[in-house]
Amino acid sequence: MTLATRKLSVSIAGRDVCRDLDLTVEPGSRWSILGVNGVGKTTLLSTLAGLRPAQGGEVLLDGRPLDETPARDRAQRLGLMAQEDRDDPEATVREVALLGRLPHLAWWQAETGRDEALARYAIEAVGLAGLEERRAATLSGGERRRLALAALLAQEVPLLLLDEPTSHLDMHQQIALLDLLVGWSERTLVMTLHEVNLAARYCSHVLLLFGDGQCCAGPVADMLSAEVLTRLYRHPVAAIDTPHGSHYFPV
Ligand SMILES: Nc1ncnc2c1ncn2[C@@H]1O[C@H](COP(=O)(O)OP(=O)(O)OP(=O)(O)O)[C@@H](O)[C@H]1O
Repeated sequence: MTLATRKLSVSIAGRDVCRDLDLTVEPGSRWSILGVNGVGKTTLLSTLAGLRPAQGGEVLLDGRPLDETPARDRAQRLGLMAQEDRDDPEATVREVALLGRLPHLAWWQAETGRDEALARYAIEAVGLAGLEERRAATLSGGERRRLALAALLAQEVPLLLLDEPTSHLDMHQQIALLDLLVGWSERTLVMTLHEVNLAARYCSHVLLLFGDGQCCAGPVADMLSAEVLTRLYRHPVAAIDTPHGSHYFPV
Protein backbone atom coordinates (compact mmCIF):
# COMPACT_ATOMS: atom_id res chain seq x y z
CA MET A 1 0.00 0.00 0.00
CA THR A 2 1.67 3.20 -1.17
CA LEU A 3 0.31 6.62 -0.28
CA ALA A 4 1.61 9.43 -2.43
CA THR A 5 0.94 13.07 -3.12
CA ARG A 6 1.59 14.83 -6.39
CA LYS A 7 1.94 18.62 -6.32
CA LEU A 8 -0.41 18.67 -3.34
CA SER A 9 -1.44 22.12 -2.14
CA VAL A 10 -3.50 22.46 1.01
CA SER A 11 -4.64 25.64 2.70
CA ILE A 12 -7.02 26.53 5.48
CA ALA A 13 -8.53 29.84 6.53
CA GLY A 14 -6.51 31.63 3.84
CA ARG A 15 -3.17 30.18 4.98
CA ASP A 16 -1.08 27.64 3.09
CA VAL A 17 -0.26 24.38 4.88
CA CYS A 18 1.80 22.91 2.02
CA ARG A 19 2.45 23.87 -1.57
CA ASP A 20 3.25 21.48 -4.43
CA LEU A 21 4.11 18.66 -2.04
CA ASP A 22 5.44 15.51 -3.70
CA LEU A 23 5.55 12.73 -1.15
CA THR A 24 5.84 8.95 -1.40
CA VAL A 25 5.04 6.96 1.71
CA GLU A 26 6.45 3.53 1.00
CA PRO A 27 4.84 0.40 2.43
CA GLY A 28 6.09 -0.27 5.97
CA SER A 29 7.53 3.20 6.45
CA ARG A 30 6.59 5.27 9.50
CA TRP A 31 6.10 8.98 9.09
CA SER A 32 5.61 11.77 11.57
CA ILE A 33 4.22 15.17 10.62
CA LEU A 34 5.82 17.83 12.81
CA GLY A 35 5.24 21.56 13.22
CA VAL A 36 3.99 24.19 15.64
CA ASN A 37 0.42 24.37 16.92
CA GLY A 38 -1.94 25.57 14.23
CA VAL A 39 0.48 25.05 11.33
CA GLY A 40 -1.97 22.61 9.71
CA LYS A 41 -0.91 19.08 10.69
CA THR A 42 -4.48 17.89 11.29
CA THR A 43 -5.68 19.65 8.14
CA LEU A 44 -3.05 17.87 6.06
CA LEU A 45 -3.75 14.50 7.68
CA SER A 46 -7.47 14.94 6.91
CA THR A 47 -6.61 15.67 3.29
CA LEU A 48 -4.42 12.55 3.14
CA ALA A 49 -7.37 10.57 4.53
CA GLY A 50 -9.65 11.97 1.81
CA LEU A 51 -11.85 13.85 4.29
CA ARG A 52 -10.95 17.28 3.02
CA PRO A 53 -10.46 18.42 -0.58
CA ALA A 54 -7.03 19.69 -1.64
CA GLN A 55 -6.62 23.12 -3.17
CA GLY A 56 -4.34 21.65 -5.83
CA GLY A 57 -2.69 18.40 -6.88
CA GLU A 58 -3.80 15.00 -5.69
CA VAL A 59 -3.45 12.19 -3.16
CA LEU A 60 -2.86 8.72 -4.61
CA LEU A 61 -3.51 5.37 -3.00
CA ASP A 62 -1.57 2.69 -4.85
CA GLY A 63 -1.39 5.02 -7.84
CA ARG A 64 -5.12 5.72 -7.94
CA PRO A 65 -6.49 9.17 -7.04
CA LEU A 66 -8.04 8.96 -3.58
CA ASP A 67 -11.14 10.89 -4.65
CA GLU A 68 -11.80 8.24 -7.31
CA THR A 69 -11.47 5.40 -4.79
CA PRO A 70 -14.87 4.26 -3.47
CA ALA A 71 -15.33 5.00 0.25
CA ARG A 72 -15.63 1.33 1.20
CA ASP A 73 -12.51 0.41 -0.74
CA ARG A 74 -10.71 3.29 0.97
CA ALA A 75 -11.84 2.16 4.43
CA GLN A 76 -10.48 -1.32 3.71
CA ARG A 77 -7.08 0.21 2.99
CA LEU A 78 -6.65 3.11 5.37
CA GLY A 79 -7.77 3.83 8.88
CA LEU A 80 -7.83 7.19 10.64
CA MET A 81 -7.51 7.90 14.34
CA ALA A 82 -8.93 11.38 14.87
CA GLN A 83 -7.56 13.76 17.49
CA GLU A 84 -10.71 13.56 19.58
CA ASP A 85 -12.88 10.47 20.04
CA ARG A 86 -16.45 10.97 18.93
CA ASP A 87 -18.01 7.66 19.95
CA ASP A 88 -21.69 7.19 20.64
CA PRO A 89 -21.84 7.91 24.40
CA GLU A 90 -23.95 4.78 24.92
CA ALA A 91 -21.59 2.45 23.00
CA THR A 92 -19.64 -0.15 24.93
CA VAL A 93 -15.93 -0.81 24.53
CA ARG A 94 -16.78 -3.98 22.58
CA GLU A 95 -19.12 -2.09 20.25
CA VAL A 96 -16.57 0.63 19.53
CA ALA A 97 -13.89 -1.94 18.70
CA LEU A 98 -16.38 -3.77 16.47
CA LEU A 99 -16.92 -0.56 14.47
CA GLY A 100 -13.51 -1.29 12.99
CA ARG A 101 -15.07 -4.25 11.20
CA LEU A 102 -17.73 -2.16 9.40
CA PRO A 103 -15.76 -1.62 6.17
CA HIS A 104 -15.56 -5.40 5.80
CA LEU A 105 -19.29 -6.01 6.16
CA ALA A 106 -22.02 -5.46 3.58
CA TRP A 107 -24.91 -3.34 4.85
CA TRP A 108 -27.13 -6.38 5.28
CA GLN A 109 -24.49 -8.45 7.11
CA ALA A 110 -24.27 -8.84 10.87
CA GLU A 111 -20.88 -9.31 12.51
CA THR A 112 -19.63 -12.88 12.42
CA GLY A 113 -17.79 -14.85 15.08
CA ARG A 114 -14.53 -13.86 13.38
CA ASP A 115 -15.41 -10.16 13.66
CA GLU A 116 -16.20 -10.62 17.35
CA ALA A 117 -12.92 -12.52 17.84
CA LEU A 118 -10.92 -9.80 16.08
CA ALA A 119 -12.52 -7.10 18.22
CA ARG A 120 -11.80 -9.13 21.37
CA TYR A 121 -8.19 -9.68 20.31
CA ALA A 122 -7.78 -5.94 19.57
CA ILE A 123 -9.18 -4.97 22.98
CA GLU A 124 -6.75 -7.37 24.63
CA ALA A 125 -3.83 -6.11 22.54
CA VAL A 126 -4.33 -2.55 23.78
CA GLY A 127 -4.65 -3.69 27.40
CA LEU A 128 -8.38 -3.12 27.88
CA ALA A 129 -9.41 -6.74 28.47
CA GLY A 130 -12.09 -6.99 31.12
CA LEU A 131 -13.65 -3.66 30.14
CA GLU A 132 -15.57 -4.97 27.11
CA GLU A 133 -19.03 -4.15 28.48
CA ARG A 134 -18.09 -0.76 29.98
CA ARG A 135 -19.53 2.31 28.25
CA ALA A 136 -16.69 3.84 26.25
CA ALA A 137 -17.75 7.27 27.55
CA THR A 138 -16.67 6.23 31.06
CA LEU A 139 -13.07 5.46 30.05
CA SER A 140 -10.23 7.82 30.91
CA GLY A 141 -8.69 9.92 28.13
CA GLY A 142 -5.76 7.50 27.82
CA GLU A 143 -8.01 4.43 27.79
CA ARG A 144 -10.12 6.00 25.04
CA ARG A 145 -7.02 6.57 22.92
CA ARG A 146 -6.19 2.90 23.32
CA LEU A 147 -9.75 1.94 22.42
CA ALA A 148 -9.50 4.02 19.24
CA LEU A 149 -6.37 2.05 18.46
CA ALA A 150 -8.22 -1.23 19.09
CA ALA A 151 -10.85 -0.23 16.51
CA LEU A 152 -8.06 0.48 14.01
CA LEU A 153 -6.41 -2.85 14.78
CA ALA A 154 -9.75 -4.61 14.21
CA GLN A 155 -10.12 -2.72 10.92
CA GLU A 156 -7.13 -4.69 9.56
CA VAL A 157 -5.89 -1.98 7.22
CA PRO A 158 -2.34 -1.67 5.93
CA LEU A 159 -2.17 2.12 6.27
CA LEU A 160 -2.88 4.04 9.49
CA LEU A 161 -3.22 7.80 9.75
CA LEU A 162 -3.11 8.93 13.36
CA ASP A 163 -3.69 12.42 14.72
CA GLU A 164 -1.72 12.86 17.95
CA PRO A 165 -2.06 9.22 19.02
CA THR A 166 -0.08 9.88 22.21
CA SER A 167 -2.20 12.77 23.51
CA HIS A 168 -3.70 12.04 26.96
CA LEU A 169 -1.14 9.27 27.54
CA ASP A 170 1.39 9.17 30.36
CA MET A 171 5.05 8.48 29.55
CA HIS A 172 4.76 4.72 29.93
CA GLN A 173 1.54 4.56 27.91
CA GLN A 174 3.05 6.68 25.12
CA ILE A 175 5.84 4.15 24.73
CA ALA A 176 3.45 1.19 25.08
CA LEU A 177 1.16 2.56 22.37
CA LEU A 178 3.97 3.37 19.96
CA ASP A 179 5.61 -0.01 20.62
CA LEU A 180 2.29 -1.61 19.77
CA LEU A 181 1.93 0.44 16.60
CA VAL A 182 5.40 -0.29 15.29
CA GLY A 183 5.01 -3.92 16.37
CA TRP A 184 2.37 -4.20 13.65
CA SER A 185 5.35 -4.24 11.39
CA GLU A 186 3.67 -4.57 8.05
CA ARG A 187 1.55 -1.49 8.62
CA THR A 188 2.44 1.89 7.23
CA LEU A 189 2.03 4.77 9.67
CA VAL A 190 1.56 8.51 9.17
CA MET A 191 1.02 10.37 12.43
CA THR A 192 1.08 13.87 13.78
CA LEU A 193 3.18 14.15 16.92
CA HIS A 194 4.23 16.94 19.24
CA GLU A 195 7.02 14.95 20.88
CA VAL A 196 9.95 15.22 18.52
CA ASN A 197 11.97 12.66 20.51
CA LEU A 198 9.23 10.08 20.02
CA ALA A 199 9.23 10.87 16.30
CA ALA A 200 13.01 10.37 16.21
CA ARG A 201 12.70 7.10 18.11
CA TYR A 202 9.76 5.53 16.29
CA CYS A 203 9.62 7.00 12.80
CA SER A 204 11.66 6.35 9.70
CA HIS A 205 10.67 9.63 8.04
CA VAL A 206 9.39 13.08 8.94
CA LEU A 207 7.39 15.69 7.13
CA LEU A 208 8.17 19.14 8.52
CA LEU A 209 5.62 21.94 8.16
CA PHE A 210 7.26 25.34 8.60
CA GLY A 211 4.19 27.49 7.89
CA ASP A 212 3.27 29.58 4.84
CA GLY A 213 3.20 26.44 2.71
CA GLN A 214 6.87 25.62 3.26
CA CYS A 215 7.52 21.96 3.97
CA CYS A 216 10.17 19.34 3.49
CA ALA A 217 10.25 15.60 3.93
CA GLY A 218 12.81 12.85 4.21
CA PRO A 219 14.45 10.22 6.43
CA VAL A 220 14.70 11.12 10.12
CA ALA A 221 18.50 10.88 10.11
CA ASP A 222 18.78 13.44 7.31
CA MET A 223 16.07 15.80 8.46
CA LEU A 224 16.30 16.27 12.21
CA SER A 225 18.90 18.53 13.77
CA ALA A 226 18.90 21.21 16.45
CA GLU A 227 19.16 23.88 13.72
CA VAL A 228 16.18 22.58 11.74
CA LEU A 229 14.06 22.13 14.88
CA THR A 230 14.93 25.65 16.02
CA ARG A 231 13.48 26.92 12.76
CA LEU A 232 10.53 24.53 12.89
CA TYR A 233 9.44 25.39 16.43
CA ARG A 234 10.55 29.04 16.29
CA HIS A 235 12.38 28.47 19.54
CA PRO A 236 16.02 27.56 20.28
CA VAL A 237 16.48 23.78 20.40
CA ALA A 238 19.62 21.93 21.46
CA ALA A 239 20.60 18.29 21.09
CA ILE A 240 22.56 15.87 23.25
CA ASP A 241 23.80 12.47 22.20
CA THR A 242 22.51 9.60 24.29
CA PRO A 243 22.94 5.82 23.96
CA HIS A 244 19.46 5.91 22.43
CA GLY A 245 20.33 8.53 19.81
CA SER A 246 20.07 12.31 19.76
CA HIS A 247 17.74 13.87 22.29
CA TYR A 248 16.27 17.30 21.50
CA PHE A 249 15.18 19.84 24.09
CA PRO A 250 14.17 23.50 24.16
CA VAL A 251 16.69 25.93 25.67
N1 LIG B 1 -12.99 24.96 10.36
C1 LIG B 1 -12.04 25.89 10.45
N2 LIG B 1 -12.26 27.17 10.10
C2 LIG B 1 -11.29 28.12 10.18
N3 LIG B 1 -10.05 27.85 10.61
C3 LIG B 1 -9.78 26.59 10.96
C4 LIG B 1 -10.74 25.54 10.91
N4 LIG B 1 -10.17 24.39 11.33
C5 LIG B 1 -8.89 24.72 11.63
N5 LIG B 1 -8.67 26.03 11.43
C6 LIG B 1 -7.40 26.74 11.63
O1 LIG B 1 -6.47 26.22 10.72
C7 LIG B 1 -5.17 26.18 11.31
C8 LIG B 1 -4.61 24.77 11.22
O2 LIG B 1 -5.33 23.91 12.10
P1 LIG B 1 -4.87 22.42 12.37
O3 LIG B 1 -5.79 21.86 13.39
O4 LIG B 1 -4.73 21.71 11.08
O5 LIG B 1 -3.42 22.68 12.98
P2 LIG B 1 -2.47 21.67 13.77
O6 LIG B 1 -1.08 21.90 13.24
O7 LIG B 1 -2.99 20.29 13.72
O8 LIG B 1 -2.61 22.25 15.24
P3 LIG B 1 -2.39 21.57 16.71
O9 LIG B 1 -0.93 21.20 16.79
O10 LIG B 1 -2.72 22.71 17.63
O11 LIG B 1 -3.32 20.42 16.82
C9 LIG B 1 -5.34 26.69 12.73
O12 LIG B 1 -4.95 28.04 12.77
C10 LIG B 1 -6.82 26.52 13.01
O13 LIG B 1 -7.29 27.52 13.91
